[in-house]
Amino acid sequence: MKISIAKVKNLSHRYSRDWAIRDINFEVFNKGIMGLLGSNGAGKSTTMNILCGVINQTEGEVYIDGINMREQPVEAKKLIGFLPQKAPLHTELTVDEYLIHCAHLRSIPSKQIPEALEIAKAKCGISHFSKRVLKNLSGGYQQRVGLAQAIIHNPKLVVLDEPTNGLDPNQILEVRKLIKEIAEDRAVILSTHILSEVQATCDNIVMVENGRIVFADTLYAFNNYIEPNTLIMELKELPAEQDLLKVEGVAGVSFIDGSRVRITFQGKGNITERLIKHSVEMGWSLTEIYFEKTSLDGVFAQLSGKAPKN
Ligand SMILES: Nc1ncnc2c1ncn2[C@@H]1O[C@H](COP(=O)(O)OP(=O)(O)OP(=O)(O)O)[C@@H](O)[C@H]1O
Repeated sequence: MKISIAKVKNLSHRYSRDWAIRDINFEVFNKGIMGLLGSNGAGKSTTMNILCGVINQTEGEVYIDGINMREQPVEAKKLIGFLPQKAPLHTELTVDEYLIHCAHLRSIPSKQIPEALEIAKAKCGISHFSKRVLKNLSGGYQQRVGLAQAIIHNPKLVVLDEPTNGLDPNQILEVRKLIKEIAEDRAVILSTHILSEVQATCDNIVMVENGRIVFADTLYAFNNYIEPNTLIMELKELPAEQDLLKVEGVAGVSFIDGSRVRITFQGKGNITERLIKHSVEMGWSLTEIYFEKTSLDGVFAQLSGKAPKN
């Protein structure tokens, strides 16, 4: 059953004169990963910081499991685990010392700390590093410790700001896998400007640009947001450009190699049907025809208003 864990209503914030975010609305449910996507300066950190009660918004409301963050910040914050862009690690401490310190900060009763510690360490795959000093851990393992501190109090919502920033490719894969595991039994909000991160981890996307939401839906919808306007035909023998241009809707032709041609078309209609019919009539021996999907980068560029004008 879908249970609402976080609700952001008409959220706006200005630091001094200019609005950093304006009229942001979204809802997060009890399981899975919501990606907060946007380019640098779009307003992601501002939104996350308000959501976690780090700063107070200028306008609007945040509810965590029905609790108003502005009115009952202590109660609301108990339900959230937060890993900011720069993990708040005390690098002179061992993993155990640091996590015990975090458990105290989270007001976990002393008797329950050993169990909470073991669960968080096991989940994050760091049990074997309990006595290791944090500064002697790799970036990937330091980030695991950062994740362990975010879940030590078993929060309903975990908020992660650019969690794979600065990690090497292998560490990125491992941390993403871990985030997915964490999201199996709680809600995760992950902020990023990296499209592949969203593609690899998120179920839903809220995209902000210039402080406003420009897209909010599933990853599937995001990938299919823009209708294709190109298709590829594969033929045994390539026809002449002018013969292809005769087909209604064909706006451009570019040959890829000895057997493939990219067709740019206008209007929706049944362009493939027309091209297939024409191929049969002309005896072109068409072997394959398929639409080209707009790449995720293309969707991102269009949504953030940076698409090159044709
Ligand atoms: N403390 C601050 N004082 C004044 N302006 C700020 C402050 N923090 C952020 N801003 C401005 O608010 C806007 C949104 O910034 P924010 O950090 O929320 O974006 P972001 O999407 O998280 O970007 P990044 O990925 O670079 O952190 C930007 O124009 C930024 O310059």
